[in-house]
Amino acid sequence: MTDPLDAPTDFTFTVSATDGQARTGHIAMPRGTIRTPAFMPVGTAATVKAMYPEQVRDLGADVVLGNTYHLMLRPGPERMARLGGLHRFMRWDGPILTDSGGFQVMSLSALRKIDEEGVTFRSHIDGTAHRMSPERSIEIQGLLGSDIQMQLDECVRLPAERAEIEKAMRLSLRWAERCRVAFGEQPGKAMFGIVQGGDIPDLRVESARALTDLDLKGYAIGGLAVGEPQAVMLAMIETVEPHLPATKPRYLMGVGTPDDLMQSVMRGIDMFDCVMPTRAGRHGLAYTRHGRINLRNARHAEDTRPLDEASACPAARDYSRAYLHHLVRSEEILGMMLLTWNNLAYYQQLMAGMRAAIAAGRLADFVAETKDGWARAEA
Ligand SMILES: O=c1nc[nH]c2cc3[nH]c(NCCN4CCCCC4)nc3cc12
Repeated sequence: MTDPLDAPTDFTFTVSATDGQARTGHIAMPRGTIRTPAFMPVGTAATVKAMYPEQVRDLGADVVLGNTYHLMLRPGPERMARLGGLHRFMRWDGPILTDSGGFQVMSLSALRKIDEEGVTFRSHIDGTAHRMSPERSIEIQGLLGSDIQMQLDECVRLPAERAEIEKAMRLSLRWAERCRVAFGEQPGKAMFGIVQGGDIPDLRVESARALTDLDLKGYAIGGLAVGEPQAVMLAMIETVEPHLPATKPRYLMGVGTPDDLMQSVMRGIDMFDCVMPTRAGRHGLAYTRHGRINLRNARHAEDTRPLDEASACPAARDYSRAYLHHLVRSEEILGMMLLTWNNLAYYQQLMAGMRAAIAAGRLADFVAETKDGWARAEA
């Protein structure tokens, strides 16, 4: 942690090197510095599932993601504030970015509807009715103590008709303005806008330009990783990128696999979040420099090798595949813990490798070497 006397008082993004469209740098904030490109482990219900916060920090994560939707339902924003906020609650002293809740409402709750005022929905936990306006979403994120707050938006699942995508994109722009007013001036914190527009280039450009005019501290690209092929996702990044300010961070929401991360960093993305490494770990799947390894598979039953003897992560280096296979087949809690730890460590090693490669002007080589390692995966 930086000395409190010279901790930054505001939110400043610095690009220290570029390699093609790719950038590496850092976001300095009062609670800590975020090295970019950055991967944010998902901490949905005030925990990165199956991990101690100290482990998450030690494997190289500078920032974690929290979900407004889950935390507003349980334990509740006012209760969280009474308990000292999300950082103290979950013992994470670095920056926290919170999603605004709209996406989770649409993907998790029943009986929901969207109108100009906001979203109305029933809790997936106990069926109670809730309303969330752009203003309430920002208020909740403030009560949680979030450092980077996302605007409330409407994300349309793909494929969808132009009319539906256009309507949601325009509503999200109006909500971005309302969130900017509700957020006001909070030195050391940031509110990011979210670019929408589905898979329609002209709507994506209109959204990016209108959000840029709001002069926000950062820009997310939303409405992707919602069922479209990777090629469509990458095409939308290429469409939007030239219309976002180069001096502000770009955050691609909900993405993704290691290949998604590399392809998106090459196209100018600085921040990511995804449940993939943690969820896959709980289901017995390991991400390694040899590619994906499904530890449920019987071929690992007597394999005494670790996942990766060269890894700095004990979960990858010190346990045999045979043992991990046994834990996964036995549905032992330690299996989930070790594979989650391995996967998050691999994701952070990948981000650190990309940051160094961009600084050295060799990102294309790094990507090729990484994919080579996956291809050479052992039998
Ligand atoms: O447009 C969005 N606005 C606010 N939050 C979002 C979150 C998102 N998460 C995703 N995709 C999540 C994909 N993920 C991949 C691993 C398995 C579970 C689903 N797209 C998103 C778009 C948005």
